[in-house]
Amino acid sequence: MQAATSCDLKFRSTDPTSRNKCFSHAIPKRVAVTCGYRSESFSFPNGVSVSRSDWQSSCAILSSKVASVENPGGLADKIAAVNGHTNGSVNLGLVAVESTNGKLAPAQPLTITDLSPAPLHGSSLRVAYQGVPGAYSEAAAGKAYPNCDAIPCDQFDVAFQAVELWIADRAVLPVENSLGGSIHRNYDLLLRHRLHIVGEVQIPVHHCLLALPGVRTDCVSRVISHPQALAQTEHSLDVLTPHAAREAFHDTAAAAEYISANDLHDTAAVASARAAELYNLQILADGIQDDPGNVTRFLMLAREPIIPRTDRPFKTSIVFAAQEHKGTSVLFKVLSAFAFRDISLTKIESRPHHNRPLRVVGDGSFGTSKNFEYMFYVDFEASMAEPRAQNALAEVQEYTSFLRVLGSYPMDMTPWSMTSTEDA
Ligand SMILES: O=C(O)C(=O)C[C@]1(C(=O)O)C=C[C@@H](O)C=C1
Repeated sequence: MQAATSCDLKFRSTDPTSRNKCFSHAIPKRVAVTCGYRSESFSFPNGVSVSRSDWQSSCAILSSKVASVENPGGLADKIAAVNGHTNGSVNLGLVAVESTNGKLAPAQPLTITDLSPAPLHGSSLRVAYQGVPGAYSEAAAGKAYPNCDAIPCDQFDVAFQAVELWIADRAVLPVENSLGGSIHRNYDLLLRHRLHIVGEVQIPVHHCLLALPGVRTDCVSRVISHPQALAQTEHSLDVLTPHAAREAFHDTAAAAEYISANDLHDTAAVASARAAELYNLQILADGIQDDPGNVTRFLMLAREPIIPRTDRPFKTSIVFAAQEHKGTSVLFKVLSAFAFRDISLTKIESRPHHNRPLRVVGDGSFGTSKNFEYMFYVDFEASMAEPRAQNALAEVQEYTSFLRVLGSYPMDMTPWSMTSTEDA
C-alpha cells in the first residue's frame, strides 16, 4: 500500500438543521486496498504494462466478450485495438492478487467481482452527491440506490474524490437536463477522473418557489437557486417575480437553507417541496418548471466498471479526440461506424480539449487559421457485450488519437411519474 498523504475535502453535515455547517476532513489519501493491489499499474510477462484503470476497462470488455466471442484467439487483439495496447496482445492470464488475509492468492484471471467487491464497511451503500439534503441530486441518489447512505458534498469534484478515496462507494451526478442542456462541468470531470459509469437515473424535476412563512410573492426582490434550476424556471419567474434579481447559488436546497438560516424576508428560492419541509419554508408556487416534462439525467459512478450484458437495454458512453491529419470529416466517419451497424446515438457533446485547445492550420502562404480542438462525448444504445459495439469501437479507434469507454450500463427504463419528485 502506498504511503498515506493527507487530502483536504469539504463535506456538508448530513444534519439538515445544520445552518450551512460545512466541515472539512483531513482525509488520509489511501490507495484502493480492498483487492490488495500492490500498485496502480500492472506489468505482464510479455512486457506490456497497463494502468489499473485501463486494466479495469479491459476486464470489463474482456468479461463482456467472453460471453460473445467464438475465437478466443482474437480476444486479446480486439481488446488491444479498443484499449490502444498496440504492442502485441495483452496477456490476460495470471495476475497475483493479494487476498485480504495477506497471503498471495493463487494467480487467477481477475474478474469484475474481484474488482468491485461489496463495501467493506458492511452497512448500506455510501453515495456521494453534490448539494445538501433536499437537493434533487439527493433524490437521484435515493432512486439509484434505495436506502443508501447519501453523503452531501460541496462540489461535484468532491463527490468524485469521495469515491476515489473510498469515503463513498458511489457518486450520483447530473449530466444533462431536458430544458437546461448539458452540465458541462461534469463532462469535464468524467474525463479528469477515472471513475466508471455504472448506471443512469432520470428524475422528473418539480420546482417550487419557496420563501419564509408570511412572505408574499410581491415582496420578493431576489430569487436564488442553482443555475440549472433558474434556467428551467425562467419564464415562470418572469411572471411570478418580474422585478426580482436572480442569483446563482450552490444548489437548490442550499438556497432554501440559506434563506431560512439568515431569516431573509425579501428572498425566495427555487427548490423542491422536500427542501420546503426541511428548512421550514412555505411554497409560494408549485410546479414552476417551464416545461412539465422537465427531466434531469444523472449518472451513477463507481471505482470499477460493471460487466456489460445483453439481457436488458444497455447504453455505452465514450469520449474521444479526433486524430490529427486523418483528413476531413473524421467526425462523420466516427458516427458512421455506429450508423452502419444500426447503433443509435442518444447524445453527442463536445468540450474543449484542455491539453490541445488550438491547432494552427495552413502553410502560411495565405496566413494561418486556428481550429478549436474538442473532445467528443458520445452515448449510444448498445452494450459492450455486443459484437456490433465492439467492432464499432475498433473502427472508431482508427480515427481517434484518444478513446476511452466511460461505461457500459443499463438504461433507465423506469416510467416517469411527475409525483415522484414532488417530495424530492
Ligand atoms: O441543486 C440541486 O438540487 C441539484 O441537484 C443540482 C441540479 C443540477 O445540477 O442540475 C440537479 C437537478 C436540477 O436540474 C437542478 C439542479
